[in-house]
Amino acid sequence: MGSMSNFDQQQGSIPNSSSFDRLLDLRSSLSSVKRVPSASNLRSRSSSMGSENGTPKKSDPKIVRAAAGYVLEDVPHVTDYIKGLPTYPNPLQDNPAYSVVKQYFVNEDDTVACQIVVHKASPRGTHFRRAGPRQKVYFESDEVHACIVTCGGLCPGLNTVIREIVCGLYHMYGVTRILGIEGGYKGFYARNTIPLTPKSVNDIHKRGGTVLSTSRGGHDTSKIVDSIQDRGINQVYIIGGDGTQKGASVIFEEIQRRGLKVAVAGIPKTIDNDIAVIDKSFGFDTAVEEAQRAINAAHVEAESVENGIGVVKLMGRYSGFIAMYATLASRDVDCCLIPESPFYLEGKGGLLEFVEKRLKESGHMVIVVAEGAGQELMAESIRTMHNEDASGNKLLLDVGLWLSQKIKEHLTKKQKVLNLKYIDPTYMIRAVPSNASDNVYSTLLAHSAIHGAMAGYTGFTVGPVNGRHAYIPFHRITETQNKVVITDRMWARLLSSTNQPSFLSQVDVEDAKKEEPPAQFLQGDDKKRCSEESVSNNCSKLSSSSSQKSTGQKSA
Ligand SMILES: Nc1ncnc2c1ncn2[C@@H]1O[C@H](COP(=O)(O)OP(=O)(O)OP(=O)(O)O)[C@@H](O)[C@H]1O
Ligand SMILES: O=P(O)(O)OC[C@H]1O[C@](O)(CO)[C@@H](O)[C@@H]1O
Ligand SMILES: [Mg+2]
Repeated sequence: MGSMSNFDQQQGSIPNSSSFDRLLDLRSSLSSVKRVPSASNLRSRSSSMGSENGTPKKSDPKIVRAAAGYVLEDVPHVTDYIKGLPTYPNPLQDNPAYSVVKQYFVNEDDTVACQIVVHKASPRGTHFRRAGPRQKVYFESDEVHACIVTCGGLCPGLNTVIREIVCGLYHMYGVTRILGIEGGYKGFYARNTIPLTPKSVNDIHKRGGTVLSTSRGGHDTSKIVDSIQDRGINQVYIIGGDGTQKGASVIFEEIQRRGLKVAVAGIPKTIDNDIAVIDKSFGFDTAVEEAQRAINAAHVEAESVENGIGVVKLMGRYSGFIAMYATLASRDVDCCLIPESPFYLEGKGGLLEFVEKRLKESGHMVIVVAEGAGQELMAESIRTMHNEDASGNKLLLDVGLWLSQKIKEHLTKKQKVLNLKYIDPTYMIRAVPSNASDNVYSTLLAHSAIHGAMAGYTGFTVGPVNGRHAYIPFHRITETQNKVVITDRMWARLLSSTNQPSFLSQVDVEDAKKEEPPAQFLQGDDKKRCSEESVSNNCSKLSSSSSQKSTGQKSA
């Protein structure tokens, strides 16, 4: 096994040095020499990393390789593009609450493995930098001017993350200047800002929504970075889903291009749980729990009448995690439909045949459908306009209504008695405050983000990977989406619990298998195919698959 001190840097924006440790030493030694001008003074300074025409140039991934197939996909650091920054002792060392912890600061070399199911001969594989407080920080407490913004749809826990960023910065690092940006990205240049203090955010975690309000669309990179620069903000905390993280990534690129000492930290948010790499997103557990109430109601209604059918539509634009977990948790669901698993209505093995069969067997049934399911099927029968929201997300047709209508038509044709109740709790499950476990999880996310920014890391999203919080480069989060893998065990568990047909043809199964992580990853005996390259390239797909296995089962 290779050790971290034997790193070879192969590409990326790390300055030439043969050892990662030496790079860290270099950072510290440079730090005592020169102090850089403040962010506002750097306004017109052009960085060597920027392109000549002023368009943000995407920085290369920071990849560090070591023995036995060890790969570190590192996150950027402000010292990558500003040399000679001073460091300061972490104020936490004098904090009575934290100073008693035996090893409170994480080791600089600590990393978190992306894949933890391995074989004897498996390469060590891809890792991310472990999140947590560092012995040295790159910001003095009174130098920090932080801001927080929430973007995209609502999600339980948003207020908890806001609260914990404010309280964490204040109580752990003595930071007092924290601004809330109102109304999402466009708030940077078109709305007011709100000063945030531990007092003003004290109770907000008990409320749903976001006290900063949110929006879709309106991402104008240069206006946003102008606003950051003009206000002298040097830590930007961005809470949002996949679209938001893409926006955060281009903000980081532009900040780097302008050579600003500004840390950009993303906190992943989505109740759909569709963010790749991380174990699960905050608010997801709360959403699943809340969905139980709708499913219970549908079940009570359905079982109380002759041929009762309850149809419940849940959120999940591209990923059916909420529907899948709510179904598995409830045990009252007879059929769960998700975007990842195509289904059909008519004929042998179709949904309508199954509905008839289940009504005959039990006299009632409950169908849970994720909002993104059956969209192609519906488009075949309804003439539709292709509409998008302000962020460019596809606007969906109401599959719950459509399905209810199709079932009614079918059973009426067969002159069957039918009592169908359609329940659409979609916005109710995301507007509630977060439950206890999401509250704790949100707190850890906020703290990890703060520690990372204070330590000078930037251009990262924070989140648990196999249970340990890590700093993940933006591109890892944005290049792919987490989806239910229908050839995986969790979906099989669901099919066996509902006893519904899989609706899949042989061709569908073959197609789904093509989406699966490549088998060679776990076949340790073929060293060539298990190259570091393939490990690194396949990490996000594998994580998507392994994360959905672990989602809802692991705590942060
Ligand atoms: N590719 C992109 N580049 C820059 N900004 C983007 C990009 N995609 C989305 N954004 C911006 O990110 C913000 C949020 O995006 P979006 O509405 O897609 O929600 P989201 O963050 O994906 O959250 P969710 O889908 O979970 O509600 C919007 O202001 C949008 O303009
Ligand atoms: O109506 P809005 O605010 O666009 O949000 C709806 C979308 O937001 C999500 O909840 C993701 O945040 C999706 O499941 C859903 O399609
Ligand atoms: Mg999204």
